[in-house]
Amino acid sequence: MKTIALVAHDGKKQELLQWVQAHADFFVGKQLYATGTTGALLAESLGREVHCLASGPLGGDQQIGALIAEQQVDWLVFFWDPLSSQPHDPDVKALIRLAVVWNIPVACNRATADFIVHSSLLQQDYQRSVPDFSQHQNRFKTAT
Ligand SMILES: O=C(CO)COP(=O)(O)O
Repeated sequence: MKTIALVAHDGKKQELLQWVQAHADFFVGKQLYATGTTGALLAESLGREVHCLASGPLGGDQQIGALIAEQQVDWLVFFWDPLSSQPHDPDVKALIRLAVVWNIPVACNRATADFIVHSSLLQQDYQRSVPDFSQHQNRFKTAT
């Protein structure tokens, strides 16, 4: 889980910023992509580089979708707002669709995002505790 795309609608931006702050350690060493306004807020809040694409209504969701299709994104965190309509709703739907097509984890709320962070940390601990974990993985891949 090295490259993460983060997106939030206006009504969810504060929630995303708080969530990212709460997990700031997890994001160390990760490459972050975001739609324009979300990315600018994240960069300021975290004090680190975030690859900012266009703002969502101007094509940012589609740019992130393209990165997913190019297999450049490991995880999409998309706090979309279920209580307000978006002028670019087809783009929003297309982004979520591509994340499903390419089978990457998608977190649309804080509970799911927390769950994925914890799962990822547990996996890292497990990999560290089993020295030849990568050999096990390779054996598993060969067998399936
Ligand atoms: O609209 C968005 C996602 O659909 C988010 O775009 P911004 O991050 O530019 O506000």
